[in-house]
Amino acid sequence: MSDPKQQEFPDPDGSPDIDEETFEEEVDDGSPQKTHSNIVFVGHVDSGKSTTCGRILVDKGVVEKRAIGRVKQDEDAQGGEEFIYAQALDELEEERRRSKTFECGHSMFETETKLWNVIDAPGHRQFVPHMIGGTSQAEVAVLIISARKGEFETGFEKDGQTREHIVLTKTLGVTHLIVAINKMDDETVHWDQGRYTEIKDKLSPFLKQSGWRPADVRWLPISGLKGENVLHRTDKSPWYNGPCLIEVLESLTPPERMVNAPPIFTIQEKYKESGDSNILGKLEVGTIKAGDEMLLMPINKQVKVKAVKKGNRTIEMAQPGDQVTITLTGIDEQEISRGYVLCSRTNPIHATNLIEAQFMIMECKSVMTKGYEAVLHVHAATAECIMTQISAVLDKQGKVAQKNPDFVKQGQTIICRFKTDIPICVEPFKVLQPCGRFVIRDEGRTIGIGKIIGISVKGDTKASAPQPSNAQKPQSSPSPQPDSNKPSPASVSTEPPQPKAPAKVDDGLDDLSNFQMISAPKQTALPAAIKQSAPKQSSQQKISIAFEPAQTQPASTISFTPAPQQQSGPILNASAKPFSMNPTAKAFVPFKIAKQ
Ligand SMILES: Nc1nc2c(ncn2[C@@H]2O[C@H](COP(=O)(O)OP(=O)(O)OP(=O)(O)O)[C@@H](O)[C@H]2O)c(=O)[nH]1
Repeated sequence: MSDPKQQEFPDPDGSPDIDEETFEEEVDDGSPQKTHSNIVFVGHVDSGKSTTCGRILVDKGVVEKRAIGRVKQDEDAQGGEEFIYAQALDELEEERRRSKTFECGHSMFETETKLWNVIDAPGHRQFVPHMIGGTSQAEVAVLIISARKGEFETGFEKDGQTREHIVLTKTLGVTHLIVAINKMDDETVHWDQGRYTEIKDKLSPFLKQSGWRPADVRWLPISGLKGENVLHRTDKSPWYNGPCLIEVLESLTPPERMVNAPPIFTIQEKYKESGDSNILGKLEVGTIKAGDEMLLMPINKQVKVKAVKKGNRTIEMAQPGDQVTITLTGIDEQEISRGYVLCSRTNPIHATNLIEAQFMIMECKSVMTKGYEAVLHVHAATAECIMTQISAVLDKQGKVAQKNPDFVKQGQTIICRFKTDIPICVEPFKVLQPCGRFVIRDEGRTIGIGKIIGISVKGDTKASAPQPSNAQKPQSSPSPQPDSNKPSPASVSTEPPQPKAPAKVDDGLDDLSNFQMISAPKQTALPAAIKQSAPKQSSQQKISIAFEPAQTQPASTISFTPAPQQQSGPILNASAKPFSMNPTAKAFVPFKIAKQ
């Protein structure tokens, strides 16, 4: 049943006076065992992402009373209720900018057993790189689809963002997708079951094709604007008897968290405050606490953790999956870039310029040849890249169909190498999934998706001795300075719209004989979930590229076959001391926010 109260904008004076700090205190006091999950809202421009996010945050009382009041005052001038919720979110974003928190937009709300970190990803094509950064931090995605006549069609057509966002959610490690068919209240829709079914029927095959298993996708009709089927069920759709959005969220199983692995913290943003260097990002595996002595890669710089904060509150220890701010000593903020990784000194992540990959070409106007240049996105890092070698084309069964092809084209899955203009922190997908899956984009479009099967040891900064910390004397970094115009992990906010300059590679495409590729070592002790998803290597065996834990792993329509043994250098084994997961890694233990 719909709750009429939910359809009115909360009275500023009557609304619960809960700001973020109070909210977190309440979490601290009342529900210390809540699991932390990250949720991203994606979808075509104007589908209603901000409105739906805003509705949740307003109805949950997360938006500050002061912010609501200001928005409400503007209501008449701005055009009425429809602007309120999206503006409420904008207000939070302004708050975040002022308080120097996440660029992509992060807010929090809670359900009965979970604490949700909300990431509102921009829908416009121009901002897909931001969307990639935001989505790579999330385990759950809500795909907002507008049911309004014409809008669904525009978003799902070739130039709309719906297809790209579906592919990216799957590629970037999201484990649950909720498809919320929005604007069901619109006058062109009137909660019509036929329109809902039509959209579902059109989207379903593409979701499957993109690797989404029906079991991991939930569907529901909503009105983000009216709050119907968002926090409360509605009676407007008697043909839909399922749960509302919040109930769906509450029912999802959190992903397994690798607590005992060496820590890997991917950096989204950095800022300076009171002389301290702060980094914001996601702890992918392991734990981090104040006092930890760590390494910043790829610059190989020794740093020390001064404090760990979630929102504005200091916490004792960051757990896997946490979005946190870490204050570092021993480094100047200017030395840090987006896409860098904070990791263990004894078991650091690799940094390299050359990867070998299983790569699926999803969009390519004509043909692709050796020397193809594009932009590579891996976790929060971005680098210009050039395809230096194409060693095989695979057939639909995943077998090698052609060796050393002269060219490849759309729809093909290939084994190839990419060389980047700057070192990137990566690991083979089998070793560390969040740092082993990548997206290739070119001229504002997603060209393909891939997983890393080997990394080069040439240019691997892990091989050199760590640089001692020295905040007073910033040393030269292998990456461009943050202010540089060149794309760098920090400076790239969108891909260069203009024709790209030639990728800055330092040697010929064929001169790769001195590279040594590290593949996932046979003896690497993988956590159970990863082990299950890593079938035995055999040239005939099919490996699914569905980027998800093994328990949700069926044969997927997107699949790769292991690389044929054609690497130009020897494949190194465990003696190369690559990053490895702790075999005793176990499930996530809910954290408790420390009291200040
Ligand atoms: N009728 C109706 N209109 C809605 C609903 N949700 C959003 N809208 C309207 O759709 C328009 C776009 O909403 P936004 O929330 O700004 O869309 P968005 O997806 O965040 O847009 P971008 O961030 O630009 O991609 C606004 O005019 C909203 O009022 C809904 O459930 N019903």
